Formats: sequence, C-alpha cells, structure tokens
Amino acid sequence: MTEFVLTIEWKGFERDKYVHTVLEDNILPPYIKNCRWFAGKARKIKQLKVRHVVHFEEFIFLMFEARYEEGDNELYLLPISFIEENAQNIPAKGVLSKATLDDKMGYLVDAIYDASFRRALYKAIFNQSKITQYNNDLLVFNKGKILTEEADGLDSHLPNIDSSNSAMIFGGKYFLKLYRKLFADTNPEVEMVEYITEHSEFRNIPLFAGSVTWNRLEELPITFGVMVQVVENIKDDWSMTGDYLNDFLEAFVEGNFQIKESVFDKVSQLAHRTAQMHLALFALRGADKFNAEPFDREYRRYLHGKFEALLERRYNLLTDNYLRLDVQAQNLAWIFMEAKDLILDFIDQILTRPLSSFRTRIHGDYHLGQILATNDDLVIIDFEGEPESSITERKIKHSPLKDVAGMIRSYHYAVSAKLFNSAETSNTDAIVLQRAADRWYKLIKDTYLEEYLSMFGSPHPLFKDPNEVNYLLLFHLLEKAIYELGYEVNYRPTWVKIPLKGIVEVINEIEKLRR
Ligand SMILES: Nc1ncnc2c1ncn2[C@@H]1O[C@H](COP(=O)(O)OP(=O)(O)O)[C@@H](O)[C@H]1O
Ligand SMILES: O=P(O)(O)O[C@H]1O[C@H](CO)[C@@H](O[C@H]2O[C@H](CO)[C@@H](O)[C@H](O)[C@H]2O)[C@H](O)[C@H]1O
Repeated sequence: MTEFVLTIEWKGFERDKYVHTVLEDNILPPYIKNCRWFAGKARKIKQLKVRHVVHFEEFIFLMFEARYEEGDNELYLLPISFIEENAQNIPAKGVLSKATLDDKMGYLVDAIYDASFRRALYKAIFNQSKITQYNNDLLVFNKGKILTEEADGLDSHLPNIDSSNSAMIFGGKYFLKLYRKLFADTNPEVEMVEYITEHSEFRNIPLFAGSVTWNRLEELPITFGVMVQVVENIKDDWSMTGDYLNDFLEAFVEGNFQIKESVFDKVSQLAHRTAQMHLALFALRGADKFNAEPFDREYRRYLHGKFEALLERRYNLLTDNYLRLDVQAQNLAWIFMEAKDLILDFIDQILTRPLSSFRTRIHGDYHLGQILATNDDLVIIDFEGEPESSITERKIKHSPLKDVAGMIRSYHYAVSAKLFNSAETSNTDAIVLQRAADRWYKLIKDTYLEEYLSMFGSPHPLFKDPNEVNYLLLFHLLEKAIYELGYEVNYRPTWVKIPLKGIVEVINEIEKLRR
C-alpha cells in the first residue's frame, strides 16, 4: 500500500482533480499490478486516467482508462468505498490508500470488500432503483423475476474463485458478477441470460436475477454487472474431464486403452445440453436481437476479413516469439506458416460457396471451463462472448458450429494437456503418446458431434446440408485454434503446442478434401 493519506469528499468527487491526479500517478499504478482482474499487466502502460465517476449512495463507481504504449486503451471499473479505521477487516489486496473523510481517519478501499456496499447493491437491484447523476445520466438497477429475497438479513461474501471479474454471493442463492473491463453497449451476457430466462424453456443456465447499468444520455450504455442464480456445482467440466483422463492415463501406463461408458454418457449429455441451448436461441427469433439470419454477403465478408486479420496477427506473433518456442512447437509452427496459401484458399471459399443454413446468437466462448457440473446435470455459464472481440462483434450471429468447434477444441486441449504434461508419461515415447491422444480425441469428438447433430431434425434451418456442416466446422475449428495460439503465447507459452497441433490437424483435413 502507498503511504498517501488522501483527503476525500464524495460530493463533487467527479471534479476533484487533485484526488484524480494522486490516484492516477501514485495510487492506481502499484495497486492494479496485484489485481487479478487487470488484464494489461504484460503491456507497457503509458498512463492511467480517471475517466468517469458514477455516484451510488456513499460509494463511487470509478472508471479509469489504461493507456498503453501500443494498442487500444482499456476502461476498467473500480468501485470505491471509505472504511473507518478498525471498522471492518479489509484484506490488504483491497486497500488503495489511507484516507480521511469528514475528519475521520480510515482507508479508501475497493468497495467489493465492504459488506455495506454489497448490501446496498443488492437492495438497489431488489428495489429496481434508478439514481440520477450530476449530468442526468442514470444508474439503473434491474430485477429478474426470480429475485424474491428481501435484503434484510441476507448475508453476502466473496467466493474464492478464479475469475477475471469480481463475484459476490448473496444468501447462498444469488451470484453477482461485477465486470471489471468495461465496454460501451449492453454486455451480451445480460442480454443472453435475461432473454433465455424470460423467453425460453431452457433451464441449463443460471437464471437471470438482475443487472446494473450505467445509462448515458449521449452515449451507449455500459453494463456494470449481472446477477444470476447460484449454481450448486461440484466442479467445472474441465476438471471433471481431467478426472476421467486420470483413469484413462492410469490404464494407459498399464498398456490398456480404456474409456469408461460413463465418460461417453457425460459427453453425450453435454452434446444434448449444447443442442438444447442452440435450439432455444434459435427459437428466440421474433425478438430483433435474436432473429436468425442467412449467410448473406455482408456476413461472409465480415467472417473472411476477420479470419484474414487474425491469421496475419498470429503469423506476426509467431515470428516475434519463434525463438522462445521449443523444437517441437517450432516444427509445428513451420507447418502452419508454410500452409498459409492453403489456409487462405480455404477461407476464401466462405465468400462464394453455397451456404443455405442460418446463423443465430451463440455462446461465443464455449469450452469445458464454462460448464458447471451439478449432481446430475450440466449448467452453461459465462455468456460474455469471445474476450478478444469488441462488444458489437460478440453480438453477431454465427453458425452454432462455432460453439461446437470451441467445445471440440476443449476436448483436444484436455487430452493433450493430460497426456503430454503428466509425470506418469514423462518417459513414454512421444509417438505412442500422440497415438493414444488422437484415439481418445477422435472417439470423444465423434460422440459429441453425432449426439449434438442428432438433436436437430434433418434438414434443420441451422444445418441445411452435411457438406456445409463439414466446411463450417473445419472453418471454426481452424479459427478457434488460431485464436488460442495468441492466448497461449501470451499466458501459457509451454502450452503453445496444443493449439498448433490443432491447427496442423485441420490443415491435414483440408489437404484430404483437396485430393
Ligand atoms: N452462477 C454461478 N454459480 C456458482 N458459481 C459460479 C456461477 N457463475 C460462475 N461461477 C464460478 O465463477 C467462475 C468464473 O465465472 P465466469 O462467469 O467464467 O466469470 P469470469 O468471466 O469473470 O471469468 C466459474 O468458473 C465458477 O466457478
Ligand atoms: O474462460 P475465458 O473467457 O477466460 O477464456 C480464455 O481462457 C481460457 C483458458 O482458461 C481459454 O481456453 C483455452 O484453454 C482451456 C483450458 O484451460 C481449453 O479448455 C479451451 O478449449 C481453450 O480455448 C480461452 O481460449 C480464452 O479465451
């Protein structure tokens, strides 16, 4: 914590240039370095700038902009509160600085750690409050039908989870996600969860309980948070699949190839829930935001342009990081780079080939970590969309096969990570390991895909013909693996091989199609 004693006044906080400057220059820079939610740690920061202030009772929603040496700025939400000395036990990671308010000594803290802030948030959602700001903007709290518990007597806590936003749990029943990185326009998660809850029968998501939005007079609204039902889950499906793979690994080191029937059952169950989610989203047509659309020229061009730009970014990233890769990853990277023309040729087809299927709103960032396993079912969470895309892009309708490709990639990740990163296999020949991983992946992928497609009548408007399905699936598998390459280079360099292997697999498939 910095040694500043900041003198604060809530009234007129938006004009308090002195406080803003101290925050920008002295308090925020060291503070955000230790925040899990600050995504710019690896980037060179040029400046942090207090951009907006929204008042909420005796708290402030502060928004600051991170300006970097290179690349786009980012806007972050930091709710702040003043805590009198010894008033509450705030963890050190939540304290911004020493402060005085109305001659009282205390601390300026991240308000999520302040129980009275959490209570105020809940009450405001429950009462559907609307708070007019100094410039006539509105802070709007919206309530879902399932929110029935009065705030009085309801306890709240911060769950111990790994999350890029901030979660709070109320009365063990409601889960509030406060977004940290903000975007202009309503967060797709609020739209999706609210619409599915209110206008469909699909119940394998946490139902909508409320939202917090800053409605700006002159500009697009910004979503601060969404509240949903708590899912009493045992673990997420990534960990669950890891458990199945432990059994598989155990048998494998004994010389057996063995997948339990119960594993196929779980994969089928996920395929069914995925299909039901897509059917529900497709059925929401009629509501403007959700109407299914054809593969028109504009969309085809968009998809093509986005893929080309992604490809270019990733080739540059690989070139810049090539020497940091191990030999196996370098070999795979070569295959990827040499296949550039083949890939470009393949994606060009999206512009002209017949595509009569429809596209609809989808999950957008679908992988095993987004599935929570309850006692006997699966619940799909995190409808925020692909982290690298803008909010407008996240709302674009796609073939549901984009989600299917995401999940298939996730199974590929799970088996690759387990087989290649486990101590048990450190002495096993890489070719033998690869063969086992390929077999497991193929069986699981086929099960997932067949079960998924079997849930749609044939032909279904979303999947008009098998050739389209094959092409679009390959297109999205390739796109996703190329996207993942960026994530791994930046966050888990030792995992870069996994998406590279995925890319090479699709390249092989494309070559087969050309023969
Ligand atoms: N409705 C919920 N009930 C219980 N736990 C949840 C719920 N939603 C999310 N979680 C937990 O929080 C974690 C992060 O959720 P997620 O929506 O992915 O947030 P973020 O986008 O901030 O990473 C999940 O992996 C899960 O453990
Ligand atoms: O869940 P997020 O929205 O933060 O998604 C990002 O992080 C994911 C990792 O947590 C990353 O997913 C990749 O790794 C997963 C295993 O850890 C694997 O199951 C996914 O298939 C793979 O894409 C995701 O790409 C990224 O956007």
